[in-house]
Amino acid sequence: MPDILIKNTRIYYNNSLQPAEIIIEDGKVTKIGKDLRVSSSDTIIDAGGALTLPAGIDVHVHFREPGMTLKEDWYTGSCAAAAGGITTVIDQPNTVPPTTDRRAFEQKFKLARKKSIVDFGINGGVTGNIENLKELWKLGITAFGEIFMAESTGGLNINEETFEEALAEIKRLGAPATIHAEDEKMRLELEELLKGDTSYEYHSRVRPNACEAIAVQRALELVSRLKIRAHICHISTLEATGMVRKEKYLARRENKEPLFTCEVTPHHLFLSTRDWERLRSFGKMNPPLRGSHSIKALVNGINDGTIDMVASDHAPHLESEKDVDIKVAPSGVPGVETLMPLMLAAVRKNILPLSRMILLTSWNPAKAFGLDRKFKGRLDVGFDADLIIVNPRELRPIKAEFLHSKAGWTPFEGMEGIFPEYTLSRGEIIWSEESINAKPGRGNFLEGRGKRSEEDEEDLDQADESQE
Ligand SMILES: NC(=O)N[C@@H](CC(=O)O)C(=O)O
Ligand SMILES: [Zn+2]
Ligand SMILES: [Zn+2]
Repeated sequence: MPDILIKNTRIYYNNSLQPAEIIIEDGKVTKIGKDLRVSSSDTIIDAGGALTLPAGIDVHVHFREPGMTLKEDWYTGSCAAAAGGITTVIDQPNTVPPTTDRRAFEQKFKLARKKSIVDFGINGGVTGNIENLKELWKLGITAFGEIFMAESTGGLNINEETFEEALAEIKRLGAPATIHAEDEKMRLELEELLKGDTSYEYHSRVRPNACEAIAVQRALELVSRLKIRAHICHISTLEATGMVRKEKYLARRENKEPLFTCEVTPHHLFLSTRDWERLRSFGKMNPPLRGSHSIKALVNGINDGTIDMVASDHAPHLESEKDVDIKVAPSGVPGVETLMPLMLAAVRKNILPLSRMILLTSWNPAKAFGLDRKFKGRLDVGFDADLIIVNPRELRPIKAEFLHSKAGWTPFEGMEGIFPEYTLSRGEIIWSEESINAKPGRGNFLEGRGKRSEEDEEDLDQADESQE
């Protein structure tokens, strides 16, 4: 007996939108077809002609727990994800304590396991902790990073030497590295030069396009020299997009798959330096708001395959923390709940085709972080039924009062989004009729490729020994 039948829906399948019915059993999509015969089923969802799409995978969130639960915790963060159509998140390591050793990992893992309503991965932090990286990888972190090349929330930035050492160790482990690419030296020099600048735009000037470009170039050089799997977080400039495009093109010309991927955030796609006046210190994030040329380049980048995925960099801070002088305010904006709505609205406005939007928010992030092997990221038979049902005509203004993050505000206030009517995670309806319907702790941990059973472990140790 099927658990769920979704009928009267349209899906994007075999390169076109088509009417379909979907059967879900034991959390997986088991049939896609027309006029599927079911004798009985637990639940029938009549989508009323709305679209069923893969739910989003957000590979860059800061859920702030442990240590900063006034800003967010695993329950509120994951509810925000679910309500926004995201059923898998990867959490970043700049919590308190930072996720840089076994203890900190286990502490975060237990909290997430107990509270998250969506599936999750946990990234491992990279500071001076080179000796801990192997252990973190084996505990099942998804990737290393974001590795901070420059100062950002949490102060986990490392110098160039440590960065190289860390990448060398990550290469030995065969793990992916994710990189926050901004140049710390340039930032520090500009901070000194622009001391007298008290405007909000200061924050865009102290981390200009070149500040990102220098770091992205350096990271890409190291990645190609070391031949490691890498991912550049939140690229935001014309320059970085150009470099990524060039490197990927050159790799493909030699018939090689590029070794790296990159992401863009909705705030870099849909906000700009023109928003400083409206947002004031609420517009402060790293990398900062950019000008219109960069935004055009990013839009081209999501359309032509240069940019692999959209991730929110959900970085909640409280209104009281943000509503202060630009130099004092913490960097970061919430965004996990508005990612899918903004991208769906962008499709509606012909900024990108639906087919690209689906790749950018589900299949590409799944592939890049090995979640395809967990049957995530596609609406297809055999895959987890991580799905959203959306009515593409239902544009509505984004309002903080309806969002679930503890942040309590959004930089996208008043902008249009298309919100999901239903969110299903492994076949469970966790969001419908504007409300969350899921138990804390239902979210699964999606362990990374480094996690091994104890038996494998012994085999490996023996192999290590025989090599010595
Ligand atoms: N993006 C931000 O401005 N802040 C992030 C950290 C980060 O991604 O740099 C945060 O954790 O607050
Ligand atoms: Zn970052
Ligand atoms: Zn981040």
